[in-house]
Amino acid sequence: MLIAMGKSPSVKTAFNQVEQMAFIVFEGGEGVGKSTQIELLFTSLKQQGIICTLTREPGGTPFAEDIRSLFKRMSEHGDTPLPLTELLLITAARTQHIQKVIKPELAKGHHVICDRFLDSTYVYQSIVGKVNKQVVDTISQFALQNIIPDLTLVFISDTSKALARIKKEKSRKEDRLDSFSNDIHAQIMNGYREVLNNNFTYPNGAIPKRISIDANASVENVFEQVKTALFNTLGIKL
Ligand SMILES: Nc1ncnc2c1ncn2[C@@H]1O[C@H](COP(=O)(O)OP(=O)(O)OP(=O)(O)O)[C@@H](O)[C@H]1O
Ligand SMILES: Cc1cn([C@H]2C[C@H](O)[C@@H](COP(=O)(O)O)O2)c(=O)[nH]c1=O
Repeated sequence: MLIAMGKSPSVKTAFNQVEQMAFIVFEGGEGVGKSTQIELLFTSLKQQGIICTLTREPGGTPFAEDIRSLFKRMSEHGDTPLPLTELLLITAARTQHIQKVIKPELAKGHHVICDRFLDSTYVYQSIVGKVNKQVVDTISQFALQNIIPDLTLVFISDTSKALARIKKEKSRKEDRLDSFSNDIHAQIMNGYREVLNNNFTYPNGAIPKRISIDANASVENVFEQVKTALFNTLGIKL
């Protein structure tokens, strides 16, 4: 993670190991298992005495969560947001989130684990929504202020498997994005493959460290992959 021109802060854990603070992002389409793995990771880090902050996009602050509700709400008037409108809403929420949560939490010496970040914008608004990547980058650079995740875990699974999982969730209330056609969900999954395979750059030209996770596997197997990625990339042993 790069905050402005500075280096990542470091801190001592409960076990007195000096650690670099990490900004870890989970990415992937609907139902691939991001939230499930984030919970497992949070619990595991806590057991090791490692402090971390869980957050999500869009959202993460009360105001940004209001934007999230607006963003995800089913349209009652048929006036669904255009991809450029979505980009502007997401970027407004991200500005609030970075300034009020991500930067301050990292500065306090906490790891930050975020459910979705800029790669979602590349996939949903640029690849699927057809907003030019340069437009995404130009607008996003003001919100990002050079923040880059230290590790982005990109969950890839069969679209049919992921959609079957969310259909099984009794408590899930379908939102605007869940209700996309199967074809759009497949485009989203392929969008993540494209971001991974083509090493999409961030607005400042840097390529963030991305690792592909086979999300078709069992919860336990996926968690093993997550732990391996954390160890190999950040030296965090769980
Ligand atoms: N590896 C897995 N195998 C089978 N079921 C899983 C697996 N991981 C998660 N699930 C189940 O799939 C459903 C979706 O998982 P989860 O909410 O973690 O996905 P998500 O990627 O966060 O979805 P969204 O982005 O739509 O919120 C849940 O019911 C969860 O219990
Ligand atoms: C960050 C971000 C998100 N989205 C979309 C992707 C999802 O459909 C929703 C978030 O819902 P979830 O239950 O938290 O997965 O928002 C987007 O279109 N663009 C973005 O940049």
